[in-house]
Amino acid sequence: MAALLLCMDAKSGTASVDNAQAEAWLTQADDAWSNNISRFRVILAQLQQHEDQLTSTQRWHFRLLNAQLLADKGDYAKAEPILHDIIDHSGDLPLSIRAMAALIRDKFLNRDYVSAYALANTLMAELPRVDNPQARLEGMEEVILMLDQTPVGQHDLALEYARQMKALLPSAKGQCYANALETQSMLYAGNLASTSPAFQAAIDRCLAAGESLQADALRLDQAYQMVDEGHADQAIAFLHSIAPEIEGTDYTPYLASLPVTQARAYLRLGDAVRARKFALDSIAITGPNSPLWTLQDAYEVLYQAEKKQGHDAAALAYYEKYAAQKTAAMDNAKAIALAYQTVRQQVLAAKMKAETLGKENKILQLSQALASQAQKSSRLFNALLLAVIAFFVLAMLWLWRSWRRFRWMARHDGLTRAYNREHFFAEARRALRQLHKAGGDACLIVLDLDHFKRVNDTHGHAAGDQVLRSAAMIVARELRPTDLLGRLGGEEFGILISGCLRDQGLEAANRIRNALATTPVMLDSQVAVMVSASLGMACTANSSFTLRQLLIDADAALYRAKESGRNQVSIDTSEMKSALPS
Ligand SMILES: Nc1nc2c(ncn2[C@@H]2O[C@H](COP(=O)(O)OP(=O)(O)OP(=O)(O)O)[C@@H](O)[C@H]2O)c(=O)[nH]1
Repeated sequence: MAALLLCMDAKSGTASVDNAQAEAWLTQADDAWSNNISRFRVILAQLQQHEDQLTSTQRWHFRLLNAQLLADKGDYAKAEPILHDIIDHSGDLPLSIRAMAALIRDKFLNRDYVSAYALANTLMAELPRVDNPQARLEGMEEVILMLDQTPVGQHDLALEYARQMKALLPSAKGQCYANALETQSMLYAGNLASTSPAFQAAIDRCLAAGESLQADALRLDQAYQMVDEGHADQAIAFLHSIAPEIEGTDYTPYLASLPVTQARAYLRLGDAVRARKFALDSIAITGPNSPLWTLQDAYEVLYQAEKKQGHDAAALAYYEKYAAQKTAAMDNAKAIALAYQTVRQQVLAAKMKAETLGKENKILQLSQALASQAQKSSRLFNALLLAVIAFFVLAMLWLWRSWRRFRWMARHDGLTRAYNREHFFAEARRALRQLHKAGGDACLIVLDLDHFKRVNDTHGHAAGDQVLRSAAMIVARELRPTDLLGRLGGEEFGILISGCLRDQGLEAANRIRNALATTPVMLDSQVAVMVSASLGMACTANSSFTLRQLLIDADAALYRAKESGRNQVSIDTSEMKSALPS
């Protein structure tokens, strides 16, 4: 099928590859990487030939597979920069997650545990955003494996993640990995017997999914557990049956695990010779300085076997190697625990900082809201205060103006706007008192319109009112500001001319009379009415400063003016009276 999709490039003579084929190769490589490393290498070589025809994303994917291969071969120096480049620049989240998983594995194997845990933390934060099953699988697998190796009781968390993985990855491969990790987490937590059906179920799932490497890992774990449980002969038979399969994997950790587990089983059975042989086989596979746990087990078996055979010197030599491995393993465990706690503290500190910042931000927002509320309240209060002040000012103004209007109304005659009788008398009395004190003089005139009844009768009462108003205005025009004018009643007015003797008073009275007699009053009906008035005058020089006396004398003079034919001024001629002002 693949061959059908290939066609020859006319220029270069190499086969060209279409997009779908490249994608298919990349997917096949992803599958082969976990269970068929030689096939993985073949696919990678094919992709290498057509690298220039890959899309940008496919090229990043291809680079990831190359980095995984390099790391698998132990060439971390070349693998890590590629993985960092993918995380920083690919812009593809699933590929970044897979690169992170590969980096975690590398960092852990190279004992850079702090970086491994820090990366795992980032990966777990990003993982919920990823749907890609391969990225989920590789990401979760690394995190779970790491938690299982964390010597501070993280097996429960690993188990929880493995169970989440089962729900998230329904594919056969996903189920194989999730069940394998679940089984291993239970085993490392000490909660799984070698005879548990879960073991066999997990192995069967991986075999069905074609994931033989995972199945082999589970089988080796199962055999190791059998030995621990005291079923050494059973373990030997089981390991014997799976040996060809394990040896076919060409995978060092498994190749070393098989003989060391056999060695432990034979030692249990008391067969020191076979135990020694298998232990040495395991060391030969890994080399004497391997970081694998198998080395510690192998030296322990050798020490026990030599001791059993009475080879004390050899036993001591192996014991020293075993002790060195054990110390290294313990140091390693301590380093892992320390790294785990360090990253945990860093994560907690970052979280607390974020929370503190969040709280500070909230407090700031609250205080800002409070300040703006206070500002609003203060603005509202000020506006309210201003409104209250404005209301009071307007109310005071209105009251003052009302008071002034009422006062004016109380003192004036509404028709003629001259003083009313009471106020005229009060003002006249006050003026007379002052003049008397100051040694001044005054004349009081009583003015009465002539035949006013006729005006009313001829032109109507309203016209009479109009004539009254006009007459008052004509009189007022002839007076000084210090003089007083009041309506005494009907068509009769009182006038007090201050600071004058009889002659000046007479002059003023005649001027008034003349003005009235010569000024026509225009009615609304456009009819001009001529009115005249008779004036009686009395002065302080003769009548004293007593208002009552002045009024009597002026009235008497008025009477005479009327009697003498009206439209004239009559003056009081009586003898000087000596009464005080009242
Ligand atoms: N239109 C009007 N008429 C008024 C008012 N007060 C008094 N009168 C009238 O003024 C007239 C006064 O008439 P009289 O007392 O007989 O005096 P007279 O007609 O002026 O005649 P002599 O004073 O003798 O010249 C009456 O008809 C009153 O009704 C007023 O406020 N308006």
